[in-house]
Amino acid sequence: MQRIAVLGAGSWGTAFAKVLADAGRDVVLWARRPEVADEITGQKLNTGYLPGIRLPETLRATADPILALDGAEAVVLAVPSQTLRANLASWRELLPEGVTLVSLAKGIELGTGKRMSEVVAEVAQVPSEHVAVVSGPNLAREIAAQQPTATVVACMDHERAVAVQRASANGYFRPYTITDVVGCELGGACKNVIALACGIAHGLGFGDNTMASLITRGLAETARLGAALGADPMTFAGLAGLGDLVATCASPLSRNRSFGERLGKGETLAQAQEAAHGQVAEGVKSCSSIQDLGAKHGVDMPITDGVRRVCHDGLDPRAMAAELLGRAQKAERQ
Ligand SMILES: NC(=O)C1=CN([C@@H]2O[C@H](COP(=O)(O)OP(=O)(O)OC[C@H]3O[C@@H](n4cnc5c(N)ncnc54)[C@H](O)[C@@H]3O)[C@@H](O)[C@H]2O)C=CC1
Ligand SMILES: O=C(CO)COP(=O)(O)O
Repeated sequence: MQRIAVLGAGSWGTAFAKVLADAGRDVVLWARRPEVADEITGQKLNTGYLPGIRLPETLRATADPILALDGAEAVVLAVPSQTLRANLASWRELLPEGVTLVSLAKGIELGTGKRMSEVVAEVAQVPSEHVAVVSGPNLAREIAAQQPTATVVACMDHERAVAVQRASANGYFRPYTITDVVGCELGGACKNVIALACGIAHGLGFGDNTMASLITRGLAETARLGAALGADPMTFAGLAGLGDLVATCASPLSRNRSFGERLGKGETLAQAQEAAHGQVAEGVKSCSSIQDLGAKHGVDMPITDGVRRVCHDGLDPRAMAAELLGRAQKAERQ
């Protein structure tokens, strides 16, 4: 796996393209806007998404998907969850035969309740075994600054997971493999919602006990959903579960946490959206699709429900806190 296309030149697409290029791969990055592609190829910068980061000399970018996909042995999908279906549909005819499709997106599709690998297999019309997922504590800016991190490459076909692992491993990026795609994707999608809750709590002025309680009970409701959908429970103790949850809930670099903080301080959804400058905070939409998925499978997800109501039903963040604490008392493992 030498020639790789990365489709999406936002923060994570650009940082992951850098990871692959630093690992010695021949990478072409697709950017929606030609001026972003020109800046990456010409100046080795993507100032809109990764200010101050110098990109590898070998990294090329284009706004033409035909050029990005030509000869690719793996195709990395780095666009937001809710646009992935439409983006991929426009690229489907260009995908090389038998290629491994790698999803970086952390969300659940609105309306269908599908995980991103399900959307990818459906739209690209390929077997699930051709779709891999990369998930873990991977804040793009830290990785772009070459700070050490680990991640998980999930694929039902172990050989394909190993190929992506080998293609991306470098001196600051350590990928592990796993076959539990369901658990990895749920971990990645649900932690964004829990990070919104932690941000809301921080915005309300609450400290570390509240954060730790939300992280732990957030993991409990994620694991309950995972059990209902057939995930391996141990995945939630790993990098794509607890690892990503802790990084996202604790970091001021997280868009989801920052978005929640604004809501907790009393900003409206529209104000918080404006402050995000077009960058995606996936949990804002996925709180609804995850809540629906939980309801469909009879899974109680009180934190997710609270976040959804603060984001979309105008629930006062203080009332969310009061409601969570006022729930019926129960045993921890119930
Ligand atoms: N930024 C991070 O630290 C990490 C992000 N992720 C996930 O990776 C996925 C992509 O995230 P980022 O690159 O951070 O997002 P971003 O908001 O920084 O960039 C999104 C990219 O998708 C492109 N795009 C293509 N079609 C689009 C459309 N129709 N609407 C909006 N944007 C469109 C945008 O032009 C932009 O280049 C998300 O699911 C995110 O949760 C996962 C791990 C780390
Ligand atoms: O997924 C991430 C870290 O692993 C990035 O989180 P945010 O999208 O909240 O910035």
